[in-house]
Amino acid sequence: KSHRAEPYKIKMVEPIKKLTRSERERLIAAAGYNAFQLKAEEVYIDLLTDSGTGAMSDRQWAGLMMGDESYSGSRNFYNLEAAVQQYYGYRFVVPTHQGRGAEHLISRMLIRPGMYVPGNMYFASTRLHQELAGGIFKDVIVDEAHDPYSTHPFKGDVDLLKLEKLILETGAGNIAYLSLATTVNMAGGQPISLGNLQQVRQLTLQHGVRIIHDMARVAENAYMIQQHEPGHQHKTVAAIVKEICALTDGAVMSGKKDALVNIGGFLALNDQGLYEEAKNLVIVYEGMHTYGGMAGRDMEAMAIGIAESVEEEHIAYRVHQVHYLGDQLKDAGIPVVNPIGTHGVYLNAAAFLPHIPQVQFPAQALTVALYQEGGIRSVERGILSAGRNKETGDHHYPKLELVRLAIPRRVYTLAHLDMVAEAIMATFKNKDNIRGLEMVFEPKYMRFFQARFQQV
Ligand SMILES: CC1=C(O)/C(=C\N=C(/C)C(=O)O)C(COP(=O)(O)O)=CN1
Repeated sequence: KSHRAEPYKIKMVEPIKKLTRSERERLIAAAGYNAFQLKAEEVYIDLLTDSGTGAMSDRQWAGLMMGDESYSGSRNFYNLEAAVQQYYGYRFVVPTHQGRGAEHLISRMLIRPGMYVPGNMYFASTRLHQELAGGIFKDVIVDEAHDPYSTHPFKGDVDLLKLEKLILETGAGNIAYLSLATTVNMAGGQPISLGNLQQVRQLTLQHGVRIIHDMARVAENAYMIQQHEPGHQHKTVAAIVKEICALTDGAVMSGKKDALVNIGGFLALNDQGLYEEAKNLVIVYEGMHTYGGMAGRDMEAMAIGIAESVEEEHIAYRVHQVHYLGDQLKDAGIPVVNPIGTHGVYLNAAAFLPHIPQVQFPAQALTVALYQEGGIRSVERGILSAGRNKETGDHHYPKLELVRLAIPRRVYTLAHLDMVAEAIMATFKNKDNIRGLEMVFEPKYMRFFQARFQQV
C-alpha cells in the first residue's frame, strides 16, 4: 500500500480515549441503541459523519480573527462571494447557516405542490425540503447505483432514459428542477462522470429544465473524474470543479464537507431574478443576505476552506485515506459497497448480517455492534434512514442496507483507521451473535437522528 503521509503536520491535538467494553455496552443500551444519542466523549473514533467534523487549517483559524461582525455588508461576505465566483463560477451567492438552509430556500422558490424533482438518488434533508414544498422526488440515477456489488466507476450518473421519460410524461413545466448531487451520499459516496453531466445538461437545456447542483463534495467528485474518467487526467481538480459547476444553473452547498468548515453553506445562482428573490427570502429564515445565519468569522473560514478544498495534495490524500480503509476491508473479505466511496467506506449490512431481516434494522444493529466492539461511531444508511412512504405509511424498503463509516477531513491518521479495520474484522468474526432491533420510539422527521430501539 502506498503509505502516502498526511500533507500537513499537527499543531494542536484533542485527546481521545477508549472506554471499556462493558462501559460501551451499558452506554449504547442507555442511548436506545442509537449512536446519535451518545455523547461525543463516549466515542473513541467518530465516523458518524464527515459533515462539520473536519479540522480547519492555521489559515482558517487566522481567518476567524478577521471576522467583520457588521450586521450588513460584512467584508467576509464579499470574500466568500469572491471565492464562490472564483472557484465555482456562479454569479450570485446567498449565505445560509448550512446546506439545508439553502435547500429550504430553493425548494420554496422553485417547487409548487405537485411538481416533480428528479434527482440522482435522494438525500434525507434534500428530499424532505422538496416534499415539504409539495414536490415529488423521482429517482433518475443509473440502476447500478442501487447495486452494492456493481463496480461501475461513476454510479452517480443520471439515467438519461429515466430522465427523458419523466420529462415527456409530466411535461417540463411540471418539473421544478433536476437536483444533481456531487457525489451521491446514499449510494456510497459515488461520483458522477463529466461525460454524463454534459449529456444531462444537453437534455435539460433542450426541455428548459434547470439543474440545481448539490455540491457538498464536488472536489472529491472532481478528483474521481481526474483519476478515473478518460481524458481528464491532465486537468487540475480546480479546473474540473469549475467545469462541473458551469454545467448547472445554481447550487446548494453545505460548507461542512469539502469546504472544510464546521458550520456554513450557501445558495448560489446565475439568474439575477432568482437571486433577488433569494436575497429577500433569506432574511425571513437565515438573516440578512450578507450573513445568512453565519458570523462574519465563519464566512471568512469558509472562503479560505473553499480555496484549500481544491488543492491537489489535500484532495488526493483525503480520498486516498478513505480508500486505504476500504481496501483493507475488501482484502479481508468484509462486504463493502463497491467502488469505495470518496468520503466514507460503506459496509453492506445486508450481506454482513444475512440472518437479520430488513424490518429488524440490520444496518442499525451493525452500528451498535461496531460501537460495542471498538468504540467506533458509524451511521445507518438503510431502511431507517429511508423513512416512511408518505402515501402508504409503510417503510421505504431500499435495496441498499448500509453502514457508513464517514471519514472526517484532516482529523484521523492512518493508524486510527487500522484500529477501525481491526474492530470491523473482529465484529465480522462474531457476526452470528448480533441481534436485530425493534424501534420503540419513532420521530416524525428524519427518524434516524432520534429513534430508539430495543434488541429483538
Ligand atoms: C449530499 C448532501 C449532504 O450529505 C448533506 C448533509 N449530510 C450529512 C449531514 C451527512 O452526514 O452526510 C446535505 C445537508 O447539508 P447540511 O448538513 O444541512 O449542512 C445536503 N446534501
